[in-house]
Amino acid sequence: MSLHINNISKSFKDLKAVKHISLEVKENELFGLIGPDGAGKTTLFRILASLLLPDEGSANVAGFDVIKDYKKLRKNIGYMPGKFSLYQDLTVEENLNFFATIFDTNIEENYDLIKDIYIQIEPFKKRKAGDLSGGMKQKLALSCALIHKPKVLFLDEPTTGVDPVSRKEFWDMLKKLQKKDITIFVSTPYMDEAALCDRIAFINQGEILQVDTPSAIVKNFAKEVINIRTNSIYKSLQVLGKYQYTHSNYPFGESLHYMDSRDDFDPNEIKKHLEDEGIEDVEVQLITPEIEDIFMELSRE
Ligand SMILES: Nc1ncnc2c1ncn2[C@@H]1O[C@H](COP(=O)(O)OP(=O)(O)OP(=O)(O)O)[C@@H](O)[C@H]1O
Repeated sequence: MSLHINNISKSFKDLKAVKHISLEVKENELFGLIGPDGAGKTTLFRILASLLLPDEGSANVAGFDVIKDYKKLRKNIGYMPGKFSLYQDLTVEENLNFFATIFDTNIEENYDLIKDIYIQIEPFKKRKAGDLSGGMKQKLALSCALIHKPKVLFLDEPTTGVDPVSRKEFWDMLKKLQKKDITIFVSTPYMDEAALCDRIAFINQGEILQVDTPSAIVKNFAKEVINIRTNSIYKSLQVLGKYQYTHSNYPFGESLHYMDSRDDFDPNEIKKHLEDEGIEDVEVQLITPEIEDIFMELSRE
């Protein structure tokens, strides 16, 4: 195992940010921690990177205890915090050299590992980090987190605030890195990124709700999800909010998603009910649930 987390909890005064979390991450796995703002992702990352002490529990990363072996641990992990962590006044090249020096290495020694990523920002190597675009900053931060060839890479919300094209490129880079013998533990609030991970853990209000492969999570989800398109989403939400068989309903893109409280039901009944209430152009369709539907359902319990 590359990461072994056993019953970790952390409170800030009365607020329990992380509650009894236990998780295992295998070697060379691309593991995603998926949850909304305030779920406890950063707190867990900081504990695993030995930057914050847990109130209880233990964790071992790449064979090192996060408390007892923190010095060795830090040499063997890469950590890219959610907030931009580079020196804005240093150039791209200076930032990378700085991180290499801290870890007693140099850019040449591990260039192979960062080549594919660094090559994209190398033309701007004399530019100050503060003047880079969001996507470029992210590539520089990743290069800096990798420069000492860590065994485990922690990426805390690396794609938050990054445009969709750069987000896609970033995940492609992670897939390539994974093949170079690195375990990747990445967090994201974007549910669509869950499908790109080997396994995921849903986290909400400091608790892990479910851990599995994205496909198994979808396959094992017991409820049926109906996608509803109408010319009045808002009114439909209100009508279904009062409907006796509604289990849940919420806006989803330009449609709304509905789950019924019965085990067996005909989606056309929902269409008829909406039409009886004066809503026009109703289309209902049974769909494969999205990761977000499952997260919403698990968060209700
Ligand atoms: N140093 C701190 N002092 C007090 N409360 C904190 C501290 N750090 C985090 N919290 C609180 O702990 C909870 C979990 O925060 P955390 O940053 O771990 O969540 P997150 O999932 O990373 O979300 P975000 O994307 O908003 O950072 C939040 O309610 C946050 O306000």
